[in-house]
Amino acid sequence: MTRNMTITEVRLTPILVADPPLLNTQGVHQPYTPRLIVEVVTADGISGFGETYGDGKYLELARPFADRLVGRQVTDLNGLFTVADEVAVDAARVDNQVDVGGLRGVQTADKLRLSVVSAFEVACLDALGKALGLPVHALLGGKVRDAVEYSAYLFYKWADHPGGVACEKDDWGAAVDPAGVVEQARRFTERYGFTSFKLKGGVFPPDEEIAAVRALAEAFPGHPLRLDPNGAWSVETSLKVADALSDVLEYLEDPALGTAAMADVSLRTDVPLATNMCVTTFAEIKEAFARDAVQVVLSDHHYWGGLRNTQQLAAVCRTFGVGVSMHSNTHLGISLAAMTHVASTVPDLHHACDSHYPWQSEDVLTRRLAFEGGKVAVSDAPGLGVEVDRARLEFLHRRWLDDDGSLRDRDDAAAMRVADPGWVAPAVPRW
Ligand SMILES: O=C([O-])C(=O)C[C@H](O)[C@@H](O)C(=O)[O-]
Ligand SMILES: [Mg+2]
Repeated sequence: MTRNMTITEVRLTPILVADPPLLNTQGVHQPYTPRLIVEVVTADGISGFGETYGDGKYLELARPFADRLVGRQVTDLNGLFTVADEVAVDAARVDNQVDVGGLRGVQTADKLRLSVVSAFEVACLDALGKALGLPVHALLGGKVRDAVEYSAYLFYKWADHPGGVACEKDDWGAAVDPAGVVEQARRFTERYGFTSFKLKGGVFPPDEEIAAVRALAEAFPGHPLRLDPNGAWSVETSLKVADALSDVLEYLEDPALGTAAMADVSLRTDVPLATNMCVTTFAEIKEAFARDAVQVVLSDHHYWGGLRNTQQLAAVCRTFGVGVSMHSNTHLGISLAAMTHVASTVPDLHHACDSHYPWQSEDVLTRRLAFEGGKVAVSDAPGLGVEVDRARLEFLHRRWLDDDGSLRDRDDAAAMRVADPGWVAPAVPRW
């Protein structure tokens, strides 16, 4: 049977999804956060889906990129990078500074392009898999495990969004002290069976966060624990925290900002350091590895440029004896499926991956993905193995259309100003 895998249509659907009031060093999550859902349609009428960041700068790039894809083959994954290079990035969107709002490292034109390419790569793989009757993991060379382990992503959190803003109510309650963090962790284990825990730090003074991790260690003895203040600490503070928690930490994630500071910390502690901030592009690998600044890289297919680039990153890490795991930013089920497929193909995945998915009460799928025993089963169904609920997608898109623009770009500091009008995102190191 001959198939026609020519892309005949590309649909871009920006949406706003409910997000609880999760705290980080920049501020607090907005009540709704933007995502972009990408759909490629082939001449045979097969649809493939991907998702990525939905902020304006990604949308502006995704539109001309999508226009260039019509007439190309879904098999032409390498060509996606060539097409991306042809799309101009507005320099004002890329200031070569750390992307503070997104807490995901340096911002460059290439990284912005890769963050868009990744959604289309996933969509093409989904369409290709559906056309061939093969799961995405098979297109990536095949799974080496049947389920992928995730960690409980704990956040300091308010019970409600501040100031009576429109929002969806969540049932997690507040967590602003060690007891609240432990309670949240218990609920994560009850609901999803997670056995390792990551606490998003950089919110309270380090001693309070040390106390929270100690409380977790007491409540869950022997379980892997991580703390991630997103570079909020000085080298000396990082060392103090590493020393105080050295017996219970699986790793410390981005305690200090940048490769130089991380290398300084790494030199003076035996606690492994992980990052999703100082190694976020292939160009950043050489210096970081040469200086032994990090022992674990948290990959993220969104900004590394897709699932195949993630495999390449894993191969580089393996070559240099650096561990690999997976970073997450607020995402929906399409991305969780993509993360699970690629993670299932990575041989040396020794750390549970991060996922925000449990925090997202809304999705665009007909059936949510499930965590069992802290793991997501790797689907063997064609493509990603998920089905998009078009009515739901339309509903969340309507919310985006109805927004006056204030929520279309994630801005945790602006969301914090609703509660605290004088708030500015703290300079780093904060402590
Ligand atoms: O590991 C990380 O740094 C993240 O997950 C970054 C995110 O932006 C996180 O801080 C958040 O959702 O607030
Ligand atoms: Mg991190």
